[in-house]
Amino acid sequence: MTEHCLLFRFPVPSSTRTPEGWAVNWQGCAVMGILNATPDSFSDGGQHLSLEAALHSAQQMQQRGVFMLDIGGESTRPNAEPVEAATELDRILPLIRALKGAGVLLSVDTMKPEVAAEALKAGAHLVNDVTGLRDPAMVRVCAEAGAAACIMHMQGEPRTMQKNPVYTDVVAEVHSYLHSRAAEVKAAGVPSVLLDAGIGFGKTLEHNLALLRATAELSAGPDPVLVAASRKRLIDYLAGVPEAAERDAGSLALHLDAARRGAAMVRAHAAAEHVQALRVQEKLLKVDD
Ligand SMILES: Nc1nc2ncc(COP(=O)(O)OP(=O)(O)O)nc2c(=O)[nH]1
Repeated sequence: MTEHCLLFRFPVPSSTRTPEGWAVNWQGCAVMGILNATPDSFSDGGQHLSLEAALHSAQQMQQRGVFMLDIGGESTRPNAEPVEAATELDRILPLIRALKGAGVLLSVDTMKPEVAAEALKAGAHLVNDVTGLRDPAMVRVCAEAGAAACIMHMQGEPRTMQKNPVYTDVVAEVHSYLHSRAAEVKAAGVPSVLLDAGIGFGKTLEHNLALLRATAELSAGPDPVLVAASRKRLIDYLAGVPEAAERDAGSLALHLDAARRGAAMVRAHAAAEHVQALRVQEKLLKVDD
């Protein structure tokens, strides 16, 4: 089973100290549990707006073996209402502070450097920026804090990205972008990165399928790969499930396949179910080895 590693420059739960920094190592495919503290996320908006509800979900996910919790205060779906930094911070800081020291890795899902900076100060460990750290200020925030980052590919902006996404060779273009961004941000001092092809972010169904089928190719590189297809529209196109909240089985199918292709982590709403299914699959594959 493949060993994966993320490096941080500050102490993180379940980490070992190496000359390069605090290393978090894991085998197989880990689960990043989604915790959206938003009123309008495309599939679970409003479910975690109260601190009590969010902490209850976080505790359940942690007890069931989730590796990292991804905390977001602004929806990234197409045509989502933009959120002021202050509002985003009001939504996520109480949750991050309450979970700090709880023994689970915390990522902050934000496009704003000022939000990332405050979230890292409050106890987050990794910045998950769907714009791929496009803003140089975000690179500086991660480097200065010694935080790892998730670099995601997005063509265009959330408002316009699904209008008419076009590529010459989507796999080659997305992989080339991810590898070059990873090299650039690490050269700027970010200790470690996760790579994410950005399923649903400026992609057609065919683009998404080609990228998912190319997970092994991306995973063969030096950086761990995150696959995040949970409840996304391609599941409706593939299996006819118009309601986003009813797409967890299809999400699991896509993520189990991604794990078999070498994904280091998957980002999921039904996180506990994903932990269970991945553990079963890993044991099954071990017998096949
Ligand atoms: N790295 C990464 N982060 C992401 N954050 C949000 C969403 C959208 O999903 P969700 O958080 O459920 O919805 P919303 O953005 O509406 O809150 N997708 C990704 C993704 O594909 N990759």
